[in-house]
Amino acid sequence: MERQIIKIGLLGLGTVGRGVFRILQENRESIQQRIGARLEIKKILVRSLAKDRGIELPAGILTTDLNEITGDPEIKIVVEVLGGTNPTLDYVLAALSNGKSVVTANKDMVAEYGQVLFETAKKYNCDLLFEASVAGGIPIIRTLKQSLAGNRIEEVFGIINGTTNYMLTKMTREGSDFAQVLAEAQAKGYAEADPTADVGGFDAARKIAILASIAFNTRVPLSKVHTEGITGITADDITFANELGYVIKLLGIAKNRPDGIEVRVHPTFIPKHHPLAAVGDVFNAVFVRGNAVGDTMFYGKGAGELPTASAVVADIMDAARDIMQGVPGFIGCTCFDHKPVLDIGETFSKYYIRLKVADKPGVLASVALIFGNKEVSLKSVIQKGATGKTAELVLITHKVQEQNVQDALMDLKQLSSVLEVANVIRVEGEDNGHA
Ligand SMILES: NC(=O)C1=CN([C@@H]2O[C@H](COP(=O)(O)OP(=O)(O)OC[C@H]3O[C@@H](n4cnc5c(N)ncnc54)[C@H](OP(=O)(O)O)[C@@H]3O)[C@@H](O)[C@H]2O)C=CC1
Ligand SMILES: N[C@@H](CC=O)C(=O)O
Repeated sequence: MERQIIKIGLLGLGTVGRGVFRILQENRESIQQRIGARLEIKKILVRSLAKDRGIELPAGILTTDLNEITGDPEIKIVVEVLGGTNPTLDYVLAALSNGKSVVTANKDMVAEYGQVLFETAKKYNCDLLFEASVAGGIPIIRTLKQSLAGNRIEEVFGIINGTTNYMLTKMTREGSDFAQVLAEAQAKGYAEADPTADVGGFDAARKIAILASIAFNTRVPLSKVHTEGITGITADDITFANELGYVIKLLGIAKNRPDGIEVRVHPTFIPKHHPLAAVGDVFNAVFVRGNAVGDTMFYGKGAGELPTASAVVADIMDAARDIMQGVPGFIGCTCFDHKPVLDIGETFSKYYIRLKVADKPGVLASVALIFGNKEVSLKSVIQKGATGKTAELVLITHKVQEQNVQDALMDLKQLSSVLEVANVIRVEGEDNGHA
């Protein structure tokens, strides 16, 4: 029987593009059996035709001319794995307005321009699928949109950046140097083109904005995600965490509270016995709590060529099925609610606070008084490294509103005996394992 051929235009042949090409080649037979059509990459857009791609490519498949893809009526699906938003957004809008379904791995674009993208896809009856944009190979978007759709999702949180998890794992287990371990993550193809997005927490912020928007059915603007990266984490913090029974992870946390949405990304102390503590290297893990299903956890590789391409290829297959059945654009991505996003000052956590202080009598008492005045109660206090001139105070608070901690820190900075607030890191995961 003659099989239908669905032609694809691939935008980008870097880490993920190469993975998509390889999976479509290597798993051609099983993919064809599953969807009942043959998938064929007709053209690939790149910047340089001369670059060595490390894979065997059909002659003439590469192009630097977008129009050879968006203007080709034979191409039904455009797969965007270029990255960034400029010129990528224009390229994707051009593909959609030419009636092509789009599959993308681009969280920058989806988090920032989701609304215009979904409206355009709807207008032209096209699919816009983005499974690979969050947590690499973990099928979390489909899970939230379909498998858990009957729930009221209360909380989504987890490790959603592979690069920083790889780095923190190596820094913790092997004492590796920050710059060296970032270079390793780049060489493995985990990091963004500009790795500031990873270490600054912005990549995780984009991902948690996407997850929260889907989970809570409300559009969460990227600008409202409180974002802190891992650049301020020192070897001392890692050592203190270990001594106190914690590990440091970069978490994305989103909560659906009665008064609004809480959404934040920051380094976090989590207890060593917490399931997320064991998630190492490039692995990601996402917890979802629904009012019907209860607690669920999803685990897998969050970055890299084949894990990411696995998610892209699944989306391509879904788009192909929709094309064959004549229903592209049928399931959109609509946000019905308009809940406010809460300010970080309105969130609650426990805190690890490391202070450099003068090594003299009475300092601890005056520090404790300031915290007490702001209703911040201290769970533990350790004094370290006293030299006769300076010392370090390592404090863990009980759960308290962030604003109280910020107010106390402002007052502490006025004390002449407090030389520096060296670090403040939230502590999560001690209340029944939840963030
Ligand atoms: N790497 C990963 O693990 C993951 C990546 N992603 C996302 O996937 C996307 C791609 O990432 P990745 O594969 O790592 O990126 P790479 O930098 O490895 O590859 C980008 C590719 O796009 C091409 N390209 C970029 N800009 C243009 C342009 N203006 N015109 C034509 N071609 C262009 C490049 O061409 P040339 O080769 O000629 O320079 C290159 O082939 C990003 O959105 C990223 O955030 C998502 C999940 C995981
Ligand atoms: N740079 C990202 C790639 C996948 O999204 C990460 O490290 O998670």
